[in-house]
Amino acid sequence: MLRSCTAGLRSLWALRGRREGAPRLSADLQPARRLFSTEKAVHKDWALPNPSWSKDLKLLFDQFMKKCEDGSWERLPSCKHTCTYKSEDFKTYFLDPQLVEGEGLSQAQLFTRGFEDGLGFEYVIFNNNDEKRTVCLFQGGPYLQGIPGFLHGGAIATMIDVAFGSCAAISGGAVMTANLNINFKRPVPLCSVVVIHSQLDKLEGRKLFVSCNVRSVDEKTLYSEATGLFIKLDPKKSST
Ligand SMILES: CCCCCCCCCCCCCC(=O)SCCNC(=O)CCNC(=O)[C@H](O)C(C)(C)COP(=O)(O)OP(=O)(O)OC[C@H]1O[C@@H](n2cnc3c(N)ncnc32)[C@H](O)[C@@H]1OP(=O)(O)O
Repeated sequence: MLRSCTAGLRSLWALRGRREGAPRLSADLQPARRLFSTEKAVHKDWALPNPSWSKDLKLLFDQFMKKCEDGSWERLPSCKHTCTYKSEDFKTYFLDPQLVEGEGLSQAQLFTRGFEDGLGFEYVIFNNNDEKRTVCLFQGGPYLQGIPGFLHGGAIATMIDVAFGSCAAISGGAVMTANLNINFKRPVPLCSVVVIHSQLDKLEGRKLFVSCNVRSVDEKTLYSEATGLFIKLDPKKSST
């Protein structure tokens, strides 16, 4: 367990290090690193404030950036285009080349980053490695409406999946969602900010068990609770 946690963390450090000029990773850690990075070009980091961010979101962002100063927390960068589908490494998981080299995939981008500023998913994720938990600050824009005035449940599920995915990938490297269970307790007002607190509860072989709660900024409202199971991909198996 310790080895896989360290590998996952080092994959994140590697991305940060690449920006800051730190040494390159050893070959055995390259695959996990690539899932979080772009191989050929350095793309914009979307997990940073833009003019659409509300006062609440900016305030929370600043508070967490402050927590990053002593190294206990770190902000996870987020790119729109990953090399995931084109990387040689991912082919070890998806053995059918057509699935990773199809023409449509040249336009592939991360679902949650495919909206204009402020219209869809605005979020940033912070990681506390010692405590094996992440905090996702999320502002859901007007294009994510479900019931009038409120966020679509699928948008909340998506954001929970991303928060869980990041939490699990830090410890597990290349992981996929196997199971997601969500209890929606209160509707989330459109354009409000919510905080998703995720936790890695257990690592059992290739299985990573995670849980989270989604709360209002003042923490008084519990919007949702969820649990998830992520499976660390086995390079010896095809996922397709
Ligand atoms: C993700 C990293 C990205 C980094 C960027 C981060 C930001 C973006 C984040 C975005 C995030 C977005 C993320 C996404 O959108 S991921 C997209 C949505 N997820 C999928 O499409 C996954 C589809 N499923 C699969 O491909 C396979 O089933 C996987 C790979 C998951 C496992 O198939 P594999 O052949 O490898 O494993 P196995 O079958 O031998 O099972 C192994 C063990 O696990 C247990 N098990 C399996 N399933 C379940 C289940 N449902 N409940 C309970 N247990 C389950 C199983 O019993 C066994 O246990 P045991 O017998 O050993 O005890």
